[in-house]
Amino acid sequence: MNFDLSHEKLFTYLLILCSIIISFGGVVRTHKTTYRACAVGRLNMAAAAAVVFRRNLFPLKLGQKACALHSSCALRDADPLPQASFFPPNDATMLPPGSFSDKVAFVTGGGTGLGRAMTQGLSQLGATCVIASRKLEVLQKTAEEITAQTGNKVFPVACDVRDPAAVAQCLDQMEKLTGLPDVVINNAAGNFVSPSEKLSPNGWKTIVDIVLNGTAFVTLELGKRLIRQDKGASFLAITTIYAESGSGFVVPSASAKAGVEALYKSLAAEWGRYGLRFNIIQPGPIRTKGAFSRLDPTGAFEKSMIGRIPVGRLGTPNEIKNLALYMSSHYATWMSGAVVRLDGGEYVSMAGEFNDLRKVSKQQWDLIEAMIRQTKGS
Ligand SMILES: CC/C=C\C/C=C\C/C=C\C/C=C\C=C\C(=O)SCCNC(=O)CCNC(=O)[C@H](O)C(C)(C)COP(=O)(O)OP(=O)(O)OC[C@H]1O[C@@H](n2cnc3c(N)ncnc32)[C@H](O)[C@@H]1OP(=O)(O)O
Ligand SMILES: NC(=O)C1=CN([C@@H]2O[C@H](COP(=O)(O)OP(=O)(O)OC[C@H]3O[C@@H](n4cnc5c(N)ncnc54)[C@H](OP(=O)(O)O)[C@@H]3O)[C@@H](O)[C@H]2O)C=CC1
Repeated sequence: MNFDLSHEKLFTYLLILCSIIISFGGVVRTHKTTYRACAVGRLNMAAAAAVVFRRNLFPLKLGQKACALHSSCALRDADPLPQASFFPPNDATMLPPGSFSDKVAFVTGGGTGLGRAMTQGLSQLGATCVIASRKLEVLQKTAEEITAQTGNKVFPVACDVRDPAAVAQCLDQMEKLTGLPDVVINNAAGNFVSPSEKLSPNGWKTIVDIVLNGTAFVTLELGKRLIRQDKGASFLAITTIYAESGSGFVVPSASAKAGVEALYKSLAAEWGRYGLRFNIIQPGPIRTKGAFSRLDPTGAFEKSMIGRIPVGRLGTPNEIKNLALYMSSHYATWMSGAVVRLDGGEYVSMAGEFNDLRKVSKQQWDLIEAMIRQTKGS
């Protein structure tokens, strides 16, 4: 019998064995790295399997703790590249104090992640905010925390944007609380990575309903009400860099975000006459629990993702906040139909045919140049 067991395979089998032991609550030492089970019960096995998966793709640094897939563990934090020290994020709020005094802002998905950061910024600059999503408790907590910080009211309203009747009810509630908004940020979204051959019709529909239909229901209903009251407003949609290129493995999201961009560019053209502006931000990767738990649950891809970002690091929610505040403010009244990419250069870095030549060393370049110079004729 031929046992073709390379070191790599042996190591993998050893790790699988370790993961089984871990799943029964044990502690295992391999290569000086201590893996403790992140959880009890069934999650243990999943977490340990994720560690094995990740380790085989991108080896963990010695001593690094593994805690994939468990909510009590902090999200992994892959190191930025050296050049990131040239480009530190500036999280301070950029616009002058009072930039949104007497303004009302409506933010979907405002309880978490980027939506929360944008709401915090609007509130800090004087806006009264209404945040809407499905989970009222999450919204309430965020609203309380932000109001305590800024002294300005943040109203939580439960709303599933997939349901047009719920959207209308939510806007009725907002009208009673604050009146119609001056600033609208369509930020709510759903997403998960999946090979397209595994997508069910309902999987497809769920994402398209949240992202495209949800944005359309909110935007059209609010637009009609604003037009009736002859009130101007700024609309902003948060899409993604792959809305432009498309992307495998997130096909419903790519399709729906592209639809949102078409919707916003179209309405920018049609509804300017009513005092309504429509703009789009395409963020690159920013570590939020909502995104990373569904797009890179094992943590296997974060390092390679950072590797292709010329600025050498992920973005921060506050960087999106500052751009969103500017685009929604009275400093940007000439901006409509704009699509602004904020991604540390990731999009162009992935697009350029020759960009992988960044990996070529100085000595290799000398060799390559010599070879090219030696070539005569064609
Ligand atoms: C190489 C890349 C490396 C790293 C990437 C890392 C970082 C990010 C980089 C860039 C990010 C760019 C863009 C990001 C865009 C985003 O939108 S991120 C925000 C993500 N946030 C959320 O999704 C929050 C809200 N999400 C949810 O509530 C759920 O995840 C939801 C599934 C979207 C909706 O929940 P709901 O309860 O309504 O739905 P379910 O009943 O659970 O499911 C509905 C149908 O979908 C099927 N489904 C669900 N999950 C999966 C899955 N993982 N794979 C396949 N199918 C799935 C489910 O089975 C249901 O279908 P049915 O069984 O046929 O009924
Ligand atoms: N983080 C990233 O790297 C990137 C994010 N983006 C975009 O940024 C935006 C924010 O994402 P991020 O903060 O990372 O992720 P989050 O998961 O934190 O944000 C998504 C929000 O949408 C809300 N939501 C989901 N489904 C519905 C629904 N049916 N009705 C109402 N609200 C809903 C969620 O609240 P609840 O569960 O209470 O409903 C949640 O607050 C999204 O549009 C996303 O596509 C784009 C590119 C990169």
